[in-house]
Amino acid sequence: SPSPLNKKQQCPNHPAGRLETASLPALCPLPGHIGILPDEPANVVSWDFPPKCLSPPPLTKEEKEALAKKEAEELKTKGGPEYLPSKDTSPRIDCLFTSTNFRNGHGISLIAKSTIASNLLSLGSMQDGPLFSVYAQNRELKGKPYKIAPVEGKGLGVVATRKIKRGEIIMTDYPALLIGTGFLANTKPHIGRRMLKQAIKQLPEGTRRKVEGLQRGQERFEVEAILGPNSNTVSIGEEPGERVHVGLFAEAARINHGCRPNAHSRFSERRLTLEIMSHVAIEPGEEIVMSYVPITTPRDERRAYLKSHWHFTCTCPLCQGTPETIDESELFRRRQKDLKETIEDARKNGFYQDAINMSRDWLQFAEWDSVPPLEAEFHDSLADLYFRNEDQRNATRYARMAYDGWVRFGSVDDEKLEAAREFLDRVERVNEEVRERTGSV
Ligand SMILES: C[S@@+](CC[C@H](N)C(=O)[O-])C[C@H]1O[C@@H](n2cnc3c(N)ncnc32)[C@H](O)[C@@H]1O
Repeated sequence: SPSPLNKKQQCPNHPAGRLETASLPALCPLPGHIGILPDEPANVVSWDFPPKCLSPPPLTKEEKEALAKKEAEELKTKGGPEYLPSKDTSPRIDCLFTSTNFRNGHGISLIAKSTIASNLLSLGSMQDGPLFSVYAQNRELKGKPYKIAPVEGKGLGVVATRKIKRGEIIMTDYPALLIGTGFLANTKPHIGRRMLKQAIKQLPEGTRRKVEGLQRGQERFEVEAILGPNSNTVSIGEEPGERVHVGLFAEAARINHGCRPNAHSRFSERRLTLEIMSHVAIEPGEEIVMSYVPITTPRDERRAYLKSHWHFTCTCPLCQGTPETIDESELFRRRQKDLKETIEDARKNGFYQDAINMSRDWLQFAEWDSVPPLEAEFHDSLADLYFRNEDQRNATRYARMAYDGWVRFGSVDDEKLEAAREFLDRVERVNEEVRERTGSV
């Protein structure tokens, strides 16, 4: 088949392509990535089981009478043999949808309001996205940098098999199950369980086995034993009250908690992908851990939360560290928390230089505590502060670093990259105006 990079479809000069990717005829590889471009048509993703919906609650006598009246009324005005009056009086119907071809056969089962299901399709979140194949193939060539193996005191865990650089994407995972919290809250447990079991049953075999393999406890109901200790919450959809969903990511679910994490996750709503990235360099043989609790939560609170919500006593190296190590980390985190709040206040009140100085202090504490942020995110925020402070030189410098950082990061979701590109364009436009005004070169 013809290469998508024929003469007419040359990639623009910019290494990452212009950002209006939708209008690009073909995909341009990002620098540093082996550019194997997909030349087959995009994977067409759809829901491929008839949706199973919960029957709405039976109508009350009054509702039935009102409906009969309305139908009689409608028949009178619009009547005719083909006319079928609308019977849609139900307040909420959750349906089960499954797509077995989602992400090259990974599959997904969704239990949610049907509007969510149609929006996911129409917004293109189910499709692989322009960067998916390039990154997926690059990752395949490089191989996974981890294995799933037993870890003392924690069951299974994820262990690095090679050196992982800071800011590398270690794992990409997709939801095997996505369940609206509205469904979980409003459905009788036995009906909910039946629907969840069906959702798992409809998944492609490989993913179904992975999901079933997550059950460790002896709980009476297997779906609870699978979902309870293994799911995350993610936000999808437009309706404010319906955005929170429970997502089960069967590979990422093997990542244990660490109070001093070396990795964190980022969920892309528009690509329905969870990316796990390192924020420090990781050595082969080291366990990959994420914090299940916001990082600045004080130690006692953190341990109590893990006990009450996750039902385990944390055995991570920090929890087993010396009193001095523990005290030092507590101090660093308290300082980070205070600084973050003060930086936000300073930014809101226009004290940009103070916010810049404090951001640097904050970074220092985060680094001392071995939990530094993703570089590109930090550079984004500094670029914004310098720009507001009308320091064009530093704004340009950090905006470029942020943009380069997002390119290197190589997310399947180019939203941050687009934002960084737009910001850099804005900063450079101002530079241009200044040059024109002052006549400098
Ligand atoms: C999301 S799962 C992680 C994978 C799990 N270890 C396995 O074997 O599939 C969460 C469960 O792992 C165990 N776990 C995770 N982090 C732990 C830690 N820091 N200390 C002790 N147990 C931990 C707990 O049993 C927890 O409920």
